[in-house]
Amino acid sequence: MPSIEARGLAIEFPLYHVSARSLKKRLLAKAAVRVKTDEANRVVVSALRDLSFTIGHGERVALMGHNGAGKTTLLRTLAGIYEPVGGSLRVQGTIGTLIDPSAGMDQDSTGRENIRLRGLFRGLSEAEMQHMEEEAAAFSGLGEFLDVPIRGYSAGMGVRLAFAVATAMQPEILLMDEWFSVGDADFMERAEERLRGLVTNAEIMVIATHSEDTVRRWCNRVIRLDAGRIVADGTVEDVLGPPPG
Ligand SMILES: Nc1ncnc2c1ncn2[C@@H]1O[C@H](COP(=O)(O)OP(=O)(O)OP(=O)(O)O)[C@@H](O)[C@H]1O
Repeated sequence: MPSIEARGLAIEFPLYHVSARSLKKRLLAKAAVRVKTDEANRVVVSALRDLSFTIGHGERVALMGHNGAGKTTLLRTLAGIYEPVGGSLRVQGTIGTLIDPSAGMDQDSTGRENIRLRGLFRGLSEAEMQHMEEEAAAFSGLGEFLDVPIRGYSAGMGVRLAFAVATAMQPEILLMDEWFSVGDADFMERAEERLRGLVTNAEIMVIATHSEDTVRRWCNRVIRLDAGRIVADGTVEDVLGPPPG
Protein backbone atom coordinates (compact mmCIF):
# COMPACT_ATOMS: atom_id res chain seq x y z
CA MET A 1 0.00 0.00 0.00
CA PRO A 2 1.45 3.45 -0.92
CA SER A 3 2.81 5.47 1.99
CA ILE A 4 5.17 8.27 2.90
CA GLU A 5 7.09 8.28 6.13
CA ALA A 6 9.47 11.04 7.24
CA ARG A 7 11.47 11.03 10.48
CA GLY A 8 13.56 14.02 11.49
CA LEU A 9 13.87 15.05 7.83
CA ALA A 10 16.28 17.93 7.12
CA ILE A 11 17.17 19.72 3.87
CA GLU A 12 19.91 22.34 3.46
CA PHE A 13 21.02 24.36 0.45
CA PRO A 14 24.63 25.59 0.25
CA LEU A 15 25.06 29.26 -0.70
CA TYR A 16 28.31 29.11 -2.64
CA HIS A 17 28.99 32.80 -3.11
CA VAL A 18 28.65 33.89 0.49
CA SER A 19 31.77 34.15 2.63
CA ALA A 20 31.40 32.22 5.87
CA ARG A 21 33.51 34.64 7.87
CA SER A 22 31.67 37.86 7.04
CA LEU A 23 28.31 36.13 7.26
CA LYS A 24 29.03 34.68 10.68
CA LYS A 25 29.57 38.12 12.13
CA ARG A 26 26.33 39.43 10.71
CA LEU A 27 24.34 36.37 11.72
CA LEU A 28 25.69 36.31 15.24
CA ALA A 29 24.47 39.85 15.63
CA LYS A 30 20.99 38.83 14.45
CA ALA A 31 20.69 35.38 16.06
CA ALA A 32 19.59 33.93 12.68
CA VAL A 33 18.48 30.31 12.65
CA ARG A 34 17.93 29.37 9.01
CA VAL A 35 21.15 30.67 7.48
CA LYS A 36 24.10 29.00 9.15
CA THR A 37 27.41 27.28 8.48
CA ASP A 38 27.63 23.47 8.26
CA GLU A 39 30.46 21.19 9.49
CA ALA A 40 32.46 21.93 6.34
CA ASN A 41 32.15 25.65 7.17
CA ARG A 42 29.96 26.29 4.12
CA VAL A 43 27.14 28.79 4.42
CA VAL A 44 23.83 26.94 4.07
CA VAL A 45 20.10 27.76 4.18
CA SER A 46 18.27 25.36 6.41
CA ALA A 47 15.14 24.86 4.27
CA LEU A 48 13.49 22.01 6.23
CA ARG A 49 14.22 21.11 9.83
CA ASP A 50 13.33 17.99 11.75
CA LEU A 51 10.10 17.07 9.94
CA SER A 52 8.30 13.92 11.06
CA PHE A 53 5.01 12.71 9.60
CA THR A 54 3.33 9.68 8.04
CA ILE A 55 0.93 9.91 5.11
CA GLY A 56 -1.18 6.90 4.21
CA HIS A 57 -3.94 5.62 1.97
CA GLY A 58 -6.77 8.07 1.24
CA GLU A 59 -4.98 11.15 2.56
CA ARG A 60 -5.08 14.34 0.50
CA VAL A 61 -2.64 16.64 2.18
CA ALA A 62 -2.24 20.41 1.71
CA LEU A 63 1.15 21.91 2.50
CA MET A 64 0.52 25.48 3.62
CA GLY A 65 2.66 28.32 4.96
CA HIS A 66 4.12 31.72 4.09
CA ASN A 67 6.61 32.37 1.29
CA GLY A 68 9.82 30.52 2.02
CA ALA A 69 8.16 28.21 4.59
CA GLY A 70 9.46 25.16 2.70
CA LYS A 71 6.40 23.85 0.81
CA THR A 72 8.06 23.47 -2.60
CA THR A 73 11.23 22.10 -1.04
CA LEU A 74 9.21 19.42 0.75
CA LEU A 75 7.31 18.48 -2.43
CA ARG A 76 10.56 18.18 -4.35
CA THR A 77 12.10 16.11 -1.58
CA LEU A 78 9.12 13.73 -1.65
CA ALA A 79 9.59 13.50 -5.44
CA GLY A 80 13.21 12.44 -4.94
CA ILE A 81 14.67 15.63 -6.46
CA TYR A 82 16.49 16.68 -3.26
CA GLU A 83 18.47 14.38 -1.00
CA PRO A 84 17.92 14.89 2.76
CA VAL A 85 21.00 15.89 4.78
CA GLY A 86 19.46 14.45 7.94
CA GLY A 87 16.72 12.09 9.08
CA SER A 88 15.00 9.53 6.91
CA LEU A 89 12.35 9.44 4.21
CA ARG A 90 10.56 6.37 2.88
CA VAL A 91 8.20 6.73 -0.07
CA GLN A 92 6.39 3.62 -1.31
CA GLY A 93 4.29 3.71 -4.48
CA THR A 94 4.46 5.10 -8.00
CA ILE A 95 4.85 8.89 -8.02
CA GLY A 96 3.35 11.42 -10.43
CA THR A 97 4.45 15.04 -10.19
CA LEU A 98 2.87 18.29 -11.28
CA ILE A 99 5.57 20.43 -9.73
CA ASP A 100 7.57 22.40 -12.26
CA PRO A 101 6.35 22.60 -15.88
CA SER A 102 9.83 22.67 -17.38
CA ALA A 103 11.42 20.05 -15.09
CA GLY A 104 12.61 17.05 -17.06
CA MET A 105 11.82 18.74 -20.40
CA ASP A 106 14.51 19.24 -23.03
CA GLN A 107 14.15 22.76 -24.45
CA ASP A 108 15.74 21.83 -27.79
CA SER A 109 13.45 18.86 -28.43
CA THR A 110 9.94 19.14 -29.82
CA GLY A 111 6.82 18.59 -27.75
CA ARG A 112 6.38 15.16 -29.33
CA GLU A 113 10.00 14.19 -28.62
CA ASN A 114 9.60 15.31 -25.03
CA ILE A 115 6.51 13.13 -24.63
CA ARG A 116 8.46 10.12 -25.92
CA LEU A 117 11.46 10.96 -23.73
CA ARG A 118 9.21 10.88 -20.70
CA GLY A 119 7.78 7.55 -21.80
CA LEU A 120 11.29 6.09 -22.22
CA PHE A 121 12.22 7.40 -18.79
CA ARG A 122 9.23 5.60 -17.31
CA GLY A 123 10.20 2.38 -19.07
CA LEU A 124 7.06 2.14 -21.22
CA SER A 125 6.76 -0.37 -24.05
CA GLU A 126 6.46 0.93 -27.65
CA ALA A 127 2.70 0.35 -27.61
CA GLU A 128 2.25 2.16 -24.27
CA MET A 129 4.42 4.99 -25.52
CA GLN A 130 2.35 5.30 -28.68
CA HIS A 131 -0.78 5.49 -26.56
CA MET A 132 0.75 8.11 -24.26
CA GLU A 133 1.86 10.18 -27.26
CA GLU A 134 -1.62 10.17 -28.81
CA GLU A 135 -3.25 10.92 -25.47
CA ALA A 136 -0.91 13.81 -24.60
CA ALA A 137 -1.05 15.21 -28.15
CA ALA A 138 -4.86 15.26 -28.13
CA PHE A 139 -5.18 16.65 -24.62
CA SER A 140 -2.56 19.40 -25.00
CA GLY A 141 -4.32 20.72 -28.14
CA LEU A 142 -0.95 22.01 -29.37
CA GLY A 143 -1.61 21.02 -33.01
CA GLU A 144 1.33 21.84 -35.27
CA PHE A 145 3.33 23.22 -32.33
CA LEU A 146 3.78 19.65 -31.15
CA ASP A 147 6.55 19.36 -33.73
CA VAL A 148 8.31 22.61 -32.78
CA PRO A 149 11.18 22.69 -30.20
CA ILE A 150 9.60 23.68 -26.89
CA ARG A 151 12.00 26.62 -26.52
CA GLY A 152 9.59 28.35 -28.92
CA TYR A 153 6.50 27.77 -26.73
CA SER A 154 4.63 30.44 -24.81
CA ALA A 155 4.33 29.91 -21.02
CA GLY A 156 0.76 28.66 -21.44
CA MET A 157 1.78 26.19 -24.15
CA GLY A 158 4.53 24.84 -21.91
CA VAL A 159 1.98 24.28 -19.16
CA ARG A 160 -0.39 22.48 -21.56
CA LEU A 161 2.33 20.09 -22.64
CA ALA A 162 3.64 19.49 -19.10
CA PHE A 163 0.14 18.93 -17.81
CA ALA A 164 -0.73 16.53 -20.63
CA VAL A 165 2.46 14.52 -20.08
CA ALA A 166 2.19 14.48 -16.30
CA THR A 167 -1.42 13.34 -16.34
CA ALA A 168 -1.15 10.75 -19.10
CA MET A 169 -0.59 8.03 -16.50
CA GLN A 170 -2.33 7.48 -13.17
CA PRO A 171 0.13 7.54 -10.24
CA GLU A 172 -0.51 6.11 -6.76
CA ILE A 173 1.05 9.19 -5.16
CA LEU A 174 0.30 12.56 -6.75
CA LEU A 175 2.54 15.53 -5.85
CA MET A 176 1.33 18.94 -7.03
CA ASP A 177 2.33 22.57 -6.88
CA GLU A 178 -0.01 25.40 -7.84
CA TRP A 179 1.60 26.09 -11.19
CA PHE A 180 -1.09 24.33 -13.18
CA SER A 181 -3.52 27.21 -12.69
CA VAL A 182 -1.91 29.39 -15.38
CA GLY A 183 -3.66 27.98 -18.45
CA ASP A 184 -6.48 29.80 -20.27
CA ALA A 185 -10.12 29.25 -19.30
CA ASP A 186 -10.88 26.62 -21.93
CA PHE A 187 -7.83 24.59 -21.02
CA MET A 188 -8.42 24.98 -17.27
CA GLU A 189 -11.90 23.55 -17.62
CA ARG A 190 -10.59 20.42 -19.33
CA ALA A 191 -7.58 20.31 -17.01
CA GLU A 192 -9.77 20.44 -13.94
CA GLU A 193 -11.88 17.55 -15.17
CA ARG A 194 -8.79 15.49 -15.79
CA LEU A 195 -7.25 16.53 -12.51
CA ARG A 196 -10.34 15.48 -10.62
CA GLY A 197 -10.01 11.98 -12.08
CA LEU A 198 -6.33 11.85 -11.22
CA VAL A 199 -6.85 13.07 -7.65
CA THR A 200 -9.80 10.76 -7.04
CA ASN A 201 -7.88 7.74 -8.28
CA ALA A 202 -4.58 8.58 -6.56
CA GLU A 203 -4.22 6.88 -3.21
CA ILE A 204 -2.21 9.77 -1.78
CA MET A 205 -2.12 13.40 -2.86
CA VAL A 206 0.15 16.16 -1.55
CA ILE A 207 -0.38 19.71 -2.83
CA ALA A 208 1.49 22.92 -1.95
CA THR A 209 -0.92 25.82 -1.94
CA HIS A 210 -1.73 29.26 -0.55
CA SER A 211 -5.42 28.92 -1.39
CA GLU A 212 -7.87 28.03 1.36
CA ASP A 213 -10.46 27.37 -1.34
CA THR A 214 -8.28 24.73 -2.97
CA VAL A 215 -7.64 23.12 0.41
CA ARG A 216 -11.31 22.93 1.38
CA ARG A 217 -12.19 21.56 -2.02
CA TRP A 218 -9.50 18.95 -2.50
CA CYS A 219 -7.89 18.06 0.83
CA ASN A 220 -8.65 16.23 4.06
CA ARG A 221 -5.47 17.10 5.96
CA VAL A 222 -3.28 20.20 6.34
CA ILE A 223 0.39 20.34 7.26
CA ARG A 224 1.35 23.94 8.00
CA LEU A 225 5.01 24.86 7.71
CA ASP A 226 6.72 27.89 9.12
CA ALA A 227 10.39 28.64 8.56
CA GLY A 228 11.07 25.03 7.60
CA ARG A 229 9.30 23.38 10.53
CA ILE A 230 5.86 21.81 10.99
CA VAL A 231 3.73 24.09 13.18
CA ALA A 232 0.34 22.38 12.66
CA ASP A 233 -0.81 19.01 11.32
CA GLY A 234 -4.43 17.91 11.38
CA THR A 235 -7.77 17.85 9.57
CA VAL A 236 -8.72 20.87 7.47
CA GLU A 237 -11.12 22.04 10.19
CA ASP A 238 -8.50 21.53 12.92
CA VAL A 239 -5.95 23.71 11.17
CA LEU A 240 -8.10 26.23 9.25
CA GLY A 241 -11.22 26.29 11.38
CA PRO A 242 -14.80 25.78 10.16
CA PRO A 243 -15.64 26.83 6.60
CA PRO A 244 -16.51 30.53 6.26
CA GLY A 245 -20.16 31.52 5.93
N1 LIG B 1 17.77 26.02 -4.72
C1 LIG B 1 17.85 26.71 -3.59
N2 LIG B 1 19.00 27.28 -3.16
C2 LIG B 1 19.08 27.96 -2.00
N3 LIG B 1 18.04 28.15 -1.17
C3 LIG B 1 16.85 27.63 -1.54
C4 LIG B 1 16.68 26.89 -2.76
N4 LIG B 1 15.37 26.49 -2.83
C5 LIG B 1 14.78 26.95 -1.72
N5 LIG B 1 15.66 27.63 -0.94
C6 LIG B 1 15.36 28.25 0.36
O1 LIG B 1 14.63 27.30 1.12
C7 LIG B 1 13.59 27.94 1.84
C8 LIG B 1 12.25 27.29 1.49
O2 LIG B 1 11.87 27.62 0.15
P1 LIG B 1 10.61 27.01 -0.59
O3 LIG B 1 10.69 27.44 -2.02
O4 LIG B 1 10.49 25.58 -0.29
O5 LIG B 1 9.41 27.78 0.12
P2 LIG B 1 7.85 27.82 -0.24
O6 LIG B 1 7.13 27.58 1.04
O7 LIG B 1 7.57 26.91 -1.38
O8 LIG B 1 7.67 29.33 -0.67
P3 LIG B 1 6.69 30.03 -1.74
O9 LIG B 1 5.33 30.08 -1.13
O10 LIG B 1 7.31 31.39 -1.84
O11 LIG B 1 6.79 29.25 -3.02
C9 LIG B 1 13.67 29.42 1.50
O12 LIG B 1 14.36 30.05 2.56
C10 LIG B 1 14.47 29.47 0.23
O13 LIG B 1 15.23 30.65 0.20
